[in-house]
This record gives sequence, structure tokens and C-alpha cells, in this order.
Amino acid sequence: MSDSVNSVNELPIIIDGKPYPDITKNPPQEIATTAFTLGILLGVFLGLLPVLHFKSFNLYIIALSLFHFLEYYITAKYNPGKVHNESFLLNNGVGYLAAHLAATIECFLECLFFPHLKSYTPLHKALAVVGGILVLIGQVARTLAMSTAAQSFSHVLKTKKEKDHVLVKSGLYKYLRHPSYFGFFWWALGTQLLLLNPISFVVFVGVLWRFFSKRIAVEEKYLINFFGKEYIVYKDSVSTWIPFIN
Ligand SMILES: C[S@@+](CC[C@H](N)C(=O)[O-])C[C@H]1O[C@@H](n2cnc3c(N)ncnc32)[C@H](O)[C@@H]1O
Repeated sequence: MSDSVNSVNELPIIIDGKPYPDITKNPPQEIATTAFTLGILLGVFLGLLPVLHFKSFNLYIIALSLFHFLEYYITAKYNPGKVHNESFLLNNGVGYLAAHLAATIECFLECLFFPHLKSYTPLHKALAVVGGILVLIGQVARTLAMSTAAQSFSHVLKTKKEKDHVLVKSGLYKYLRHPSYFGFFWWALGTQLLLLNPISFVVFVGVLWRFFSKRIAVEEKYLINFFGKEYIVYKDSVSTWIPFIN
């Protein structure tokens, strides 16, 4: 996962007082190709749902395609001044890519050599359903957070306060201190429950928890810097709902 920080202010393009996407950072042919590829992937795995036995894998690819499409779409809609071709978050660091690759390999190896791990017994069915629900909850939380925070949201952590950066305490931020991280955390764990991947599930718990506990600590240092007492009061009154991150 990307934990890059950005101290350079990105100046949005303003026309008639409204921010617009910078076309040099959003080459239309690249955006169209990426969106088309994600759509094809989603469509193929949706179409194969009735055919394949282990439907969890189809649902996983559908969730993954939708997640990356929405990262760009929501940024473009609610935060147009900051949208760029990396907003799909497909280049989300080597760790992110490796984690999903390892999860896919685990899923295939278990399907081939340990098919009992992938058979839909009542217990496995219940785990897969819980996983699917977590994926849904996580995606909704992430999407709502990005749309509520709008121009205050950025995929890269800001180390310098921008003019239009306001402290967001409304919407989901009223109940969750870091709703997009909450969403990402539970979405990612949900994918591994859905896939009935015991090894990747445990690895994801450790890696995600470590990542977000570090990320939140650093992010909050800057937020206290930007918003002072107002952020301290907010931090003390709203939880993250990510276990053991307070
Ligand atoms: C990837 S966004 C994540 C936002 C938030 N941590 C969340 O999970 O919804 C990271 C940027 O959001 C900003 N940020 C985080 N919480 C914020 C808040 N409550 N209000 C305004 N900006 C916030 C940080 O300064 C950082 O540059």
C-alpha cells in the first residue's frame, strides 16, 4: 500500500470558481483504457458467476474491479481538482500488489490441492457471507468518506495544509475518525474471508493493522499541526473502529 507523503501543494485548475480536472494528469485515452479494462473484468467475472463452482473468486474480482473504478470515479466527482490517472489506486505499492497476487495464488492452490477448504459447507458458507458483508460495508464506508471529505481527501498524505483543506467532522466522520481507512481495512479482510483463504486472511490482518496504525499516527501528527485543539478534541471524542487503534 502506498504510504507516500506529499508536501507539494497541487494547484487545482479553477474555472468560474469551480475546480476542474487537469487534462495533462488525466490523459483521456489512459483513463478510458483503465476504466474499460476494469469494466471488462467485472463483466466477465459477473457473466461467469452461474458457470463456475467456486463463486467466491468471481465475487472477489468483481469487488476488486469496482473498488478501483470507484477510487477514480469518486475522486473525479467530488474532488476534481485533485483527480489524476493514479487515482484508480492501481499503483498502490508493491505490498498491495503482492498481497492480492498471493491471495489469488493461495485460492488457486487450495482449489487444486485442498478442495475441502473451498467447499461450501455450512461453516464456509457463513464465513463467505460474513466476508461479503464486510466487503459491502467497507466499500460503502470508503465511498461515503471520500465523497464527504471531498477536496480535503487526498490519496497521498498531506504534510502542508492547503488553502481548501478543512477539518471534516460531518457524515461518517461524525462516527468514525478515519472512515476511508476503516472501509479499506474491513473491505480487504472481507475479501479474504469471502475467498476462504486462511493464510492470506491472517497475513492481511497483520499487514493491514500495522500499516494503518503507523499511517494514522503520522497523519494525526499533521492534522494536529493543521487544526490544533479542534483536531485534538475531535480525536478524543471519535473512535476509528479499527481494533486496537485509538
Ligand atoms: C487518504 S485521506 C484519508 C482520510 C481519513 N484518514 C479517512 O480515513 O477517511 C488522507 C488525507 O486526509 C486528510 N484527513 C484525514 N482526516 C481528516 C479530517 N477529519 N478532515 C480533513 N482532512 C482529513 C489528511 O490530512 C490526509 O492528507
